[in-house]
Amino acid sequence: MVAPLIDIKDISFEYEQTKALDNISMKVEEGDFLAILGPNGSGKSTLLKIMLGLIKPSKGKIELFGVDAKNFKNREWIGYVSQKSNSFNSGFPATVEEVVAGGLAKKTGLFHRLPKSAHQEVAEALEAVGMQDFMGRSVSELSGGQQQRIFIARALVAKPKVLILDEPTVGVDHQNVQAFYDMLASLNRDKNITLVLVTHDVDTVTDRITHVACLNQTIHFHGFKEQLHTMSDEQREAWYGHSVRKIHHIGGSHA
Ligand SMILES: Nc1ncnc2c1ncn2[C@@H]1O[C@H](COP(=O)(O)OP(=O)(O)OP(=O)(O)O)[C@@H](O)[C@H]1O
Repeated sequence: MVAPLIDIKDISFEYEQTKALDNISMKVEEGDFLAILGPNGSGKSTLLKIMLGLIKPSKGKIELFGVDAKNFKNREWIGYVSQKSNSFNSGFPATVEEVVAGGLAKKTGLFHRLPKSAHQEVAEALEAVGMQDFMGRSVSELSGGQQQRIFIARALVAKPKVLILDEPTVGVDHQNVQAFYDMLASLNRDKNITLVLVTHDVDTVTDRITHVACLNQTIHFHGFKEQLHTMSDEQREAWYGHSVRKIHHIGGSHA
């Protein structure tokens, strides 16, 4: 049997004063498109940072591709687009090609000359996010949504098997959010990239994802999105901290 790509086992995490995660267990399998949902301060970003090895849990264990995270060497298999990527310094005079090629630095080292093949790899990554016509443009001239696609291309150019995104549609206007999620769904379906994202776009994202995790310090639900309706109103309210009956429609049978 293939090991889960991410296997989180009984993890807890506290910041100095605040308990952020309490006994979380969950697995991300190859091919999943998982949305992590939860109210502000529920520990979503903290959980992503633990998956990425940026912070260490105070209790519990994480395995990546079947290997204890402490011994995991293939960090380039896990791409990350942070919440702050798109608060890009608009005065910074970099071209789209330069920014995306920056994603190859993990492989080539920061000060090594990029190989000739880099141009082709950048072109392919841009094509995957529908930005192939923007190669020579200055990133500062692009819209928030376009910049976000460039940062996804920057992660993709390193050929990750899993892509982790923290609120990727911040800065993407309402009209373009659907197209943005369609692009992510095509990365998942056509390029076989496993996706984990944190989002507040419950209504838009649920058509595209395969799995949902409802987090508020603990996991209140994790499974196929179609099963989400099996959560009782009590569980749902415990998860969100207030009545959220309107999201009943997630999961098909309540549509
Ligand atoms: N660096 C930090 N130092 C201390 N406490 C922190 C730190 N980062 C987060 N916290 C606290 O930990 C808890 C979880 O925060 P986290 O950022 O993981 O939540 P979140 O679900 O991502 O929130 P949001 O939806 O608002 O982005 C919150 O109570 C937050 O105040």
